[in-house]
Amino acid sequence: MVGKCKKKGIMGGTFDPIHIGHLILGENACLQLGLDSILFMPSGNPPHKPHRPGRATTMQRVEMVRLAIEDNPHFELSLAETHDQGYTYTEETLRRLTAENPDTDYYFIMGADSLFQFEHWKGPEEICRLATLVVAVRDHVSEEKLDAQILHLKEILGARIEKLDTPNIDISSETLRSWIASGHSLRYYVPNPVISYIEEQRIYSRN
Ligand SMILES: Nc1ncnc2c1ncn2[C@@H]1O[C@H](COP(=O)(O)OP(=O)(O)OP(=O)(O)O)[C@@H](O)[C@H]1O
Ligand SMILES: O=C(O)c1ccc[n+]([C@@H]2O[C@H](COP(=O)([O-])O)[C@@H](O)[C@H]2O)c1
Repeated sequence: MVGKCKKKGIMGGTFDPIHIGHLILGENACLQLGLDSILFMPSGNPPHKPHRPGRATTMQRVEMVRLAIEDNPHFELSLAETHDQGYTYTEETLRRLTAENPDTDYYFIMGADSLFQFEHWKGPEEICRLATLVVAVRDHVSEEKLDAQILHLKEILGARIEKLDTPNIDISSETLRSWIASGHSLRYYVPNPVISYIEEQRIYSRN
């Protein structure tokens, strides 16, 4: 058996737009689990968010991610799911990545809201075979409720799950989109180069 020598995190998301919740989650996973790097992986066409009128294009979401992570040497942009044809499924992405990189252990990072939906994803057992799940608190879910969900997924799927020690960060892309539309500042919630890009490209504004 080949000994695995690299540990990579995958921070998948729609990133419409990327914000400090995503970046702090990636940084904490990297530090707390001793990962070599984190792949920020924008979903080209998320199966559960098929219609997104008035949102950023895939190209704009990719550019916002690139600008947001460029000053962090542990963060990398991954275009593994960036295509507009067909849906993107984590199971298929992980199958591809693990086949191409047999020396790497993958850690799929998510907020608690995603962990509560995880059973309904495509091929959750296979995802759990191919990667360790990494979860952080979100929406002030209680420790008891989160621990119960972790135990449940371990029992029914044989999941390996690591819980991060992170503060609840009360921000979402949805809130930011509504702020942009109403002229509310994004300062400190989104890196400055991303704010400038959103302004230049007039993404999410009503006029
Ligand atoms: N503030 C946050 N704290 C913890 N996890 C987060 C936070 N924001 C996003 N995440 C996690 O990052 C991943 C990608 O999230 P996504 O790009 O959909 O952002 P979002 O803010 O949830 O978007 P939207 O508001 O449009 O649904 C998901 O697993 C989500 O749980
Ligand atoms: O593969 C699936 O069935 C699936 C269902 C829901 C979400 N995901 C992945 O979970 C990550 C976070 O998704 P989202 O919608 O919260 O941005 C992103 O990488 C998605 O591709 C994957």
